[in-house]
Amino acid sequence: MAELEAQSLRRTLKPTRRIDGVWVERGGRRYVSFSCNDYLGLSQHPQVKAAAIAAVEAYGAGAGASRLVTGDHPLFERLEARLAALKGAEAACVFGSGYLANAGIIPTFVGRGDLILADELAHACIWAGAKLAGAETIAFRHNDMEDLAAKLAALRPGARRALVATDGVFSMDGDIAPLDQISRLCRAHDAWLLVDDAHGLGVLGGGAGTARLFPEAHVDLQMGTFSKALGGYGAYVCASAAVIDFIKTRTRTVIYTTGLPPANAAAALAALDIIAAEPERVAAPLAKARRFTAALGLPPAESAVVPILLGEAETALAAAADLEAQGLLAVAIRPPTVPAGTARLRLAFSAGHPDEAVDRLAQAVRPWLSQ
Ligand SMILES: Cc1ncc(COP(=O)(O)O)c(C=O)c1O
Repeated sequence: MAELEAQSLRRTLKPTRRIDGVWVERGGRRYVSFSCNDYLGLSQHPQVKAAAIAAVEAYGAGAGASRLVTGDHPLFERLEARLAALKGAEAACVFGSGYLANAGIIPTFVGRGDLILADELAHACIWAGAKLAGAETIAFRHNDMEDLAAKLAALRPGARRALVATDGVFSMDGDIAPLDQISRLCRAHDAWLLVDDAHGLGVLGGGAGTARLFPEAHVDLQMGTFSKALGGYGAYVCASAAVIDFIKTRTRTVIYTTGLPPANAAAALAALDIIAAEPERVAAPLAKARRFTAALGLPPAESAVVPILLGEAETALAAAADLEAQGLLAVAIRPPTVPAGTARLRLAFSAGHPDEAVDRLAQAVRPWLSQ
């Protein structure tokens, strides 16, 4: 711990009370938060809260057992049908969390003798799943199709099965994976494609997610979470009916873990209703992010996430402290969450951010751009 402290890499939990919308309270002070993934403000939406409360009243606080025992609430079936329809897939499987989903799905389909090629900036839980799978796991350079093509050409022939894994929207960088090109390469090399769209659902493609921007892309395993734009907790994967059957039969993070609390499923369904009914809300996070990037002359935001790269952890911490002093909460992201030398402020924009707060943030960030 002393070593980590000396490198500014010690982490501490700071109790933070989310009040309403984009406001949070920490250490007795109120802040506008640009650090929550609640892109549509749905964690606080009366309809979503009412759905969760009603489900607790009707069904209790927890699922009571694994889904394969007695924890398979009928609400999961409704939610799975809804997600499959949204994603244009035959079927879906709900999970306890995004981390559990990727940690479970990947080892279900690849193992020893197989190959996993993952974008170097893919989320930590993709790497966790790859480690558990025991397959040869190689990173390809971020969004670099030449590198992916070369690695597939060199390594695919020696592997039994192959899986390419990427985020749809990269959680710490906010950019988008070229799913059409990745999908084409996967097809050419007989590899499956897993896309983690935790940050795309509810924000891009009219709410359907990143894949909607690439109609030609074929994504075998469409994974995402309820924990960001949907404002709740839990996750899903959409795929063919046969693949989903196999997941429900074999995936350890479905079998050996308690089902998602029914209230989380009810909240996710209510959130999906709002996403379908309110296109202006869905469009707002990207519009706010672009207002911010335009104000600073940065390349236009591709998603609701905008990174301000600052280099060393100390600089990122100093920038976060400076913003905090101005009533703006923007957390410093440091290694190992991001590669060494790329510590940053990760800014997340929400439909609930008033334009005035976005403009104030831009002003506060401006002096740090030249760091
Ligand atoms: C891209 C991505 N995938 C997966 C997860 C994990 O999801 P969950 O929080 O539901 O475990 C996150 C963040 O939490 C994420 O950013």
